[in-house]
Amino acid sequence: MPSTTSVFSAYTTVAASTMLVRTVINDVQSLASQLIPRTLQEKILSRLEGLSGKFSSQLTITIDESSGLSVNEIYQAAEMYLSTRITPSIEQLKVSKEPREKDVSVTINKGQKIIDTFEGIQLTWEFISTATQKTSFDYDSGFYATETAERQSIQLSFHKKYMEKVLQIYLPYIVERMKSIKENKKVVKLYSLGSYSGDSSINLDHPSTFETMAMDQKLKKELMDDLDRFLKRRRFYKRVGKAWKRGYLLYGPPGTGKSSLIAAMANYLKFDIYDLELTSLRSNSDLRRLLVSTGNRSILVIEDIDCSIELENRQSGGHNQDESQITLSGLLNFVDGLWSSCGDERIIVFTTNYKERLDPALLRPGRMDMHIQMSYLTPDGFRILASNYLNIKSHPVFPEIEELIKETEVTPAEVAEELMRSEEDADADAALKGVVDFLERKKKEQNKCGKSKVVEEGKDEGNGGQKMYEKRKSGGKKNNKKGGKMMTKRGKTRK
Ligand SMILES: Nc1ncnc2c1ncn2[C@@H]1O[C@H](COP(=O)(O)OP(=O)(O)OP(=O)(O)O)[C@@H](O)[C@H]1O
Ligand SMILES: [Mg+2]
Repeated sequence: MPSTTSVFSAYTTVAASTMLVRTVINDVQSLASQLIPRTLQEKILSRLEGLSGKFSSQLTITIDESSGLSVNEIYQAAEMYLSTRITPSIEQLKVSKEPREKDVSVTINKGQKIIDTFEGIQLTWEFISTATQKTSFDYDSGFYATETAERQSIQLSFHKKYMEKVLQIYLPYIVERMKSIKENKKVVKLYSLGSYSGDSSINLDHPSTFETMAMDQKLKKELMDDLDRFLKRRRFYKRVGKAWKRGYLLYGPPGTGKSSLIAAMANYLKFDIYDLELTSLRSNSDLRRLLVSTGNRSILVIEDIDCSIELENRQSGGHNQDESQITLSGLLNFVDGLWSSCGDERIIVFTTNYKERLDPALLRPGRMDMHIQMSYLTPDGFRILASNYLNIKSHPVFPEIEELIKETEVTPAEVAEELMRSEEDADADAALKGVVDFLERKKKEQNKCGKSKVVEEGKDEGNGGQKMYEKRKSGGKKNNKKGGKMMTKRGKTRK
């Protein structure tokens, strides 16, 4: 029986080429498995493996799933990148889906290889899974327990001469790709911030996008440009030492799409929404706790700001006016202060039905960067709704409807509801007939009350809606609110 050292030295002298060493490894493996204790076997094999590396032109990088306690970003990036590189030659895939994600994630199973080419370099990726033994102390039983864990890693092999290029260009490129894939996959979340709501969030399934918003086209474009500019100006804000934030005030009658516009903004930017319920808060410390818990790249929304402050004043009733009360200026100062000290990419949106009731502090130049007026439905707006709900761009009855819209105060929410009502039979003719009937009824009612529409066409920003609304505002804020509202202040979805 040959001794292990003689087997080893005999073979090393012969091992002149990689091919040969590979064969040798196999031979030794089978021979050794019969003759030599396991630990020794491993030592010999690893020496031989090292020897084979000397002759190989390939370099292999191992990317472990985690590095110490933290996750290895390159592993995540590689996993995500490779899921976009799946070819028909792959035989085993793994799929998973997190509850909050929109799509399933597909990854390659262990042992599978993917060949990628990058700037003329051929790269081979392989998923590896190794079982490792981990011993830990179990406090319940008082014993040490050994468990087997799977350690996941990915190996990347390529020609040695490309090492620098792979490390400095290819891998950073993959990390960048992961970031953009993540951005696309991101589900916008809606958090309700109030004293009775915890940290819970729901996915913002609000379908509203800029495309589906029936609003003045010029205003829409201005707002989108403003948001784009905001995103691009990170360096500028840093340089001038300004907090990177933007404030918008949305105002207009109920049902004109203020909340929908916030959802459209969130979907456009992929920012989460924090819906702050001011009236449920009792003190500034409540407010501080909530604001501090909000994340970056988010929109903080305070709906019906006029009502929140009104209610608070009523509750305080003259006494109890201590510093724990929330006041508008307190809120604004705090928001300003908080934003200056921490947080990036923050947007704040206030909404109101009554702009003229707002505290001048809020309207002060520089506080809200843009005032956006949402108005009653216009003929242009109607065409967007018809395209959203009926998927049609024109119809013989459009001119009649458009004439009626010019003469009637009607909100996008009301017409949207009419269009939805007839949706079941999916018959555009019937749906549009319903809209005509509705508009005629509405017009008649308004004529009876002496509220015929003052046509203010040609006004750039659709001011007509606001003017007319102000004439009848004594009717109470929510009295003319119609159904079809989708985002409530508690973040629930209702029709
Ligand atoms: N401008 C619009 N474009 C498209 N759809 C709209 C528009 N306005 C309203 N809608 C439809 O009507 C529903 C209710 O509108 P929304 O809740 O956005 O109005 P609002 O202005 O926020 O009202 P409120 O002042 O009562 O909060 C929306 O979910 C949407 O379906
Ligand atoms: Mg609203």
